[in-house]
Amino acid sequence: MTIIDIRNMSFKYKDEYVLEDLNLQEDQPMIIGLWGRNGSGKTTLMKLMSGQEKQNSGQVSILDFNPYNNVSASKQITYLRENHFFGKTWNVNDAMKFASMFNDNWDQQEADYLIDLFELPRKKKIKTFSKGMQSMVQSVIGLASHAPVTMLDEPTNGLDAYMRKVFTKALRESFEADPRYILIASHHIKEIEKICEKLVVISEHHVKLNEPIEYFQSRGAILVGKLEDIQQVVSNNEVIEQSTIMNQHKIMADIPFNEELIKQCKALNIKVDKASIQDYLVNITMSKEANNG
Ligand SMILES: Nc1ncnc2c1ncn2[C@@H]1O[C@H](COP(=O)(O)OP(=O)(O)OP(=O)(O)O)[C@@H](O)[C@H]1O
Repeated sequence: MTIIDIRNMSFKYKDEYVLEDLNLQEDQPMIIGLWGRNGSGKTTLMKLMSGQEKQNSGQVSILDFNPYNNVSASKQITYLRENHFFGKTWNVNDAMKFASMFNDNWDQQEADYLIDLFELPRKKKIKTFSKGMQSMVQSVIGLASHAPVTMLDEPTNGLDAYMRKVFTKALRESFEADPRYILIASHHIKEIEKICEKLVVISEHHVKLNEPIEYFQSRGAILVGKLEDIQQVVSNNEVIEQSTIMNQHKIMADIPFNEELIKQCKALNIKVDKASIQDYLVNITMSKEANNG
């Protein structure tokens, strides 16, 4: 069984395509990061994968289900988004009871453990919670549901540094106890880098990259030196950002940062550093005109 099998899928709101000819196949339980710039379509993709929207063309198959309006699929797929609806009078216990009814693999023991770990008051109305506390309620549901396909949309939004750490540790532990497909949309690349095996990058309406996290950790170099020297190392189409200050050229290139590059640069008196994943991702998802203009 393939866990995720999306082929040539397109989706538009009214007349505007948000996702076009998108492909994504996964057959291993894994924690995967979903990264894309604002408005790139991460939430839309998760809605399509959880059956809350229907594609205009192509195929969306999750656990061999067509998820759209499919009750059997919804018991195997958990999607928790920002600003999730909680009943106006609900407290944490009510939310857990509600979630347990819709998830076949609900683990109440884990829910209780996480509620205590995240220091959530059980009897206070959720609508009075801070943003971070509301995110944590979502995460409790997301993890305790133990759905074979679990999608968390910006789960650490509003969390302070301490709670971010608590959350990522809890997520990892939950996954190790029960490996499943967990997709996490986040702008906080430094955080997901630590917990994800792979990263899916959405850009220009489709999956631009779907690679192990090590790919991103070894890709992207910043070179500073004379233009003619840099041109010996980097070809034009590998340049993703460039600037000039006082005759010194600074170029970010879409190339592997490795020993060979360091050696080459040393010989040409070029200063070379690894680009941060964040900078690398921002640059490869920007148009060339925007970058070099
Ligand atoms: N209900 C809607 N009706 C019309 N357009 C929508 C709707 N929801 C989203 N969009 C548009 O679809 C595009 C993708 O939005 P989406 O929320 O999927 O992006 P995102 O990658 O999750 O963004 P962010 O990182 O800012 O949360 C945006 O241009 C957005 O304006």
